[in-house]
Amino acid sequence: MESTRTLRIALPNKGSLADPAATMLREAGYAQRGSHRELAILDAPNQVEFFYLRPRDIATYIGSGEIDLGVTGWDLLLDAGIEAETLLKLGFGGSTFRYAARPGAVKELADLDGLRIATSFPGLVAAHLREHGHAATIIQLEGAVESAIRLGVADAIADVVETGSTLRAAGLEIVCDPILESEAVLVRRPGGGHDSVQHAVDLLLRRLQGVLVARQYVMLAYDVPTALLTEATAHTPGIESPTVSQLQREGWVAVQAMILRSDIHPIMDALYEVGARAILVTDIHACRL
Ligand SMILES: Nc1ncnc2c1ncn2[C@@H]1O[C@H](COP(=O)(O)OP(=O)(O)OP(=O)(O)O)[C@@H](O)[C@H]1O
Ligand SMILES: O=P(O)(O)OC[C@H]1O[C@H](OP(=O)(O)OP(=O)(O)O)[C@H](O)[C@@H]1O
Ligand SMILES: [Mg+2]
Repeated sequence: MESTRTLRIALPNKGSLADPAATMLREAGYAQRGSHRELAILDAPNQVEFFYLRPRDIATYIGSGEIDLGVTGWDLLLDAGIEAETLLKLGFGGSTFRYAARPGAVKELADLDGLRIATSFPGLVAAHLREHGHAATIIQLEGAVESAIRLGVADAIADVVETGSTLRAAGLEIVCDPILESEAVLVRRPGGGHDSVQHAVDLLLRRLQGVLVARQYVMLAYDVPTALLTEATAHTPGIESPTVSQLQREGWVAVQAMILRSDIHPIMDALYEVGARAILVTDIHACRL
């Protein structure tokens, strides 16, 4: 077996993915750069080196093999046509990739035939049209694609949509089914796992999964009469099983269980109706399940 070496990870240096990626790595216990001007930093205790690169370029670096892992957008990877193994979906940078046009101009994919479609993701659009048996002229732009129709260089666009407010402001309507749903992903080259970094990769994955769970779940605690325990814990089964401890007060127990953040209020309402009291919710800052 090779001796261990530093794990090299590419992170987005700018754009929508940069801050959430750095925050997530920090929450997972890794050092991050102090200034946006730093191009790389070494986290010596964790034996990891972080390289801050344009998210679009991260796909290329992953393909080249000099970088072990990268965080980038799923849409950017597909656009670059780089084959990569997705190790983890990271739960941020969520968006859809959609066609848009002037209201009424495009009803279905066939209406795109022969049109000029402006996009910053030419690979994605070309592949999508090809797969569906359509052909259009792709106009490649760096950004602000929504202005391309008004400025006369395109008849339709294909772009990232998050809230849809940029499209609305440009007076365009979304048309056809989504081309793609995307989010930030942790990737590596297919078959690109070196023995020498496998332990560090496993540790990173466990830590990031811990962050995802800590973000998704909260800790719920409540007191309930022992006679109502079964009814109450039916609402809070926990991951393995709820923790039940004796209260000093005769005939009552205290219960603790993890619940999904999105379920907090319905579960608290149900527990109150069952007869639980002192129902408290606290954040989980880190966890290993
Ligand atoms: N509102 C959004 N705008 C753009 N990209 C977004 C948005 N939300 C999520 N993303 C994702 O971020 C990635 C785009 O990265 P990029 O660095 O180009 O971000 P950006 O915000 O467009 O930055 P910039 O335009 O300043 O270069 C894609 O994977 C995309 O799906
Ligand atoms: O649906 P929304 O919430 O409005 O977000 C989507 C918009 O945000 C991005 O633009 P960005 O700010 O990155 O500018 P760019 O077009 O120059 O890349 C993207 O290209 C869309 O234009
Ligand atoms: Mg952009």
